Amino acid sequence: MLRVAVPNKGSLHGPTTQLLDEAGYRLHREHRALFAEDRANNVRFIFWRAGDIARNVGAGVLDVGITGQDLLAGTGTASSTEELLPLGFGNSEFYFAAAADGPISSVADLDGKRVATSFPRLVEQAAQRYGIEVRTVELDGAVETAVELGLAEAIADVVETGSSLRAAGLVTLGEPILRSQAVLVRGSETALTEEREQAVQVLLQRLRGVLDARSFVVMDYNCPESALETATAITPGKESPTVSNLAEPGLVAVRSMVPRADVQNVMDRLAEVGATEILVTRLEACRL
Ligand SMILES: Nc1ncnc2c1ncn2[C@@H]1O[C@H](COP(=O)(O)OP(=O)(O)OP(=O)(O)O)[C@@H](O)[C@H]1O
Ligand SMILES: O=P(O)(O)OC[C@H]1O[C@H](OP(=O)(O)OP(=O)(O)O)[C@H](O)[C@@H]1O
Ligand SMILES: [Mg+2]
Repeated sequence: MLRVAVPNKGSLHGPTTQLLDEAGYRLHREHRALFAEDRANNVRFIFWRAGDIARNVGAGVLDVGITGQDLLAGTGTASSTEELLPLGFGNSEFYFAAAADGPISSVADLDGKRVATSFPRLVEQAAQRYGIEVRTVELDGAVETAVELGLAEAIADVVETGSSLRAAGLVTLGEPILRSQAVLVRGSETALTEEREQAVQVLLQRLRGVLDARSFVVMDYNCPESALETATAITPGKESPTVSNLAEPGLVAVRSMVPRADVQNVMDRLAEVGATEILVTRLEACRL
């Protein structure tokens, strides 16, 4: 059975279980169970902390796992771990931050100061890049409290919406140290049995399918034959748009995949070139 590590709590837990569920895996977990078997798919899920997944997939303890890119960089295991697929959730940036009304207003001002963080390695690497020296104070969480408590003059932490920073009266300094999202990873040195290798490829195909279904829609429209070339240039699709004849002479029907984020813009442009009956359909699942 393929051993797949899934974050058991934290920001990555919910989106990971949702993704695997949509990909047809059964993660049924008895109360507080740390393992779940999906016999139909030949997969054994192991519920672990995202940081432990980052630390151990490269060592071959597990076959594949889902974790954060920042955790891979922060634990120094990025080189023994191969990123198979970015997953589009757990998006965050990692920043230096200090009191909004304090004396520190740039990264250069951090020289010689204490920086509280859960990722000392990332902070030390960033300090080296900036040519400054900082002393790291390690905290597992609630890092934003460190300045008010006098533990450190600044922090370096994960920022998503920025509300934790604002609530603590802190502002970011400089550019992000790192940008991160959740990824599917495997050990880069680990050879798997043929059966497990096949299960990895199935998992990868299924996850890609779910992500594609989330990021594309199907668009159908009618357009005059004379506008077909301009219209299909607006909706080139993933491979090629389908063009069908209609009962009405001089009119054709077009079907194409369109990135979900572009839908409104594409409809505006199609309408401008004379397209009518524009319909957008969500994808339940796909293999592109
Ligand atoms: N607020 C957030 N929004 C998006 N991603 C986040 C957020 N906080 C943490 N992450 C991402 O989640 C991963 C951290 O997962 P982990 O389970 O270790 O911690 P957590 O989500 O902060 O949970 P907890 O602090 O409860 O342990 C990292 O990749 C990090 O970038
Ligand atoms: O920019 P925001 O949207 O506010 O998100 C960022 C916050 O989310 C995470 O905290 P988490 O909830 O995991 O608590 P923790 O600090 O105890 O880890 C992270 O460590 C930040 O504190
Ligand atoms: Mg956290």
